[in-house]
Amino acid sequence: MSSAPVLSVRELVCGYAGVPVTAGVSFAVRPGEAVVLRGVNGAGKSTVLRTAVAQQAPVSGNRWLKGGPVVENSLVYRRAVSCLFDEDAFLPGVSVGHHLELVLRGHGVANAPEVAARAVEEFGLQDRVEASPFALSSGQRRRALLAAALIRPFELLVLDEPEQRLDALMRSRLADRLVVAREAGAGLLIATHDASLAAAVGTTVLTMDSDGALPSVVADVPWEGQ
Ligand SMILES: Nc1ncnc2c1ncn2[C@@H]1O[C@H](COP(=O)(O)OP(=O)(O)OP(=O)(O)O)[C@@H](O)[C@H]1O
Repeated sequence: MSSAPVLSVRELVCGYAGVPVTAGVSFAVRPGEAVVLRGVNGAGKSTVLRTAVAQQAPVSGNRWLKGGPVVENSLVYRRAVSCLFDEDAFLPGVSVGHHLELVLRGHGVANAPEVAARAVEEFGLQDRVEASPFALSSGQRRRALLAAALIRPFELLVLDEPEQRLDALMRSRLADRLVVAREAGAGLLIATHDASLAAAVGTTVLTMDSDGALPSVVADVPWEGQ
């Protein structure tokens, strides 16, 4: 029997100020699965991701985190969900290395300095560890954000176009790292334009398709997230 989803959405209509930009979207992300959303610019991938994890209100429909409601500031959410969207999220006045350490300490990870140092190396930031994130190149900043999202504990990892601004080597390392996270039992929900990343990481690849109406995807979804 397959395990219960960590996240599921059913007939989720996503939009802005009550105006839909998608039709009803349904899918489930189970532990050890990577659901990849694909689709043309403007198809609604980012909107679906944000709505699924309660960073934006749905026009209608349902979403469940570990079988319960998705409440962004709840303890269960903060413990389970690691997200990276297309935005910078750094504390002002904190170096790259300390930012990673603080993320780890905030999530109760033992040996934060050692774990942060390993991530700095893995994400190729050794030369910039003492720098302010705001003094990095855009690709380096993206590496630091990905490192922060990946080193903290999570049951669900949500990434919006994680390949953005990364060079070829880093894209390949990222794909490897995502496979490791998936194989360790996390659920992954990723929007991407990178076909290689989708093929390497995805266990389910869904394409937002309009068919003349608003774009949507409908995949196997258990009722009430169970
Ligand atoms: N803040 C907003 N207010 C109103 N409409 C928006 C807003 N943000 C996005 N949209 C619209 O919602 C639709 C879906 O946008 P979204 O960013 O989700 O698409 P996407 O598939 O992620 O695109 P891309 O591949 O370009 O990142 C688009 O038509 C877009 O113009």
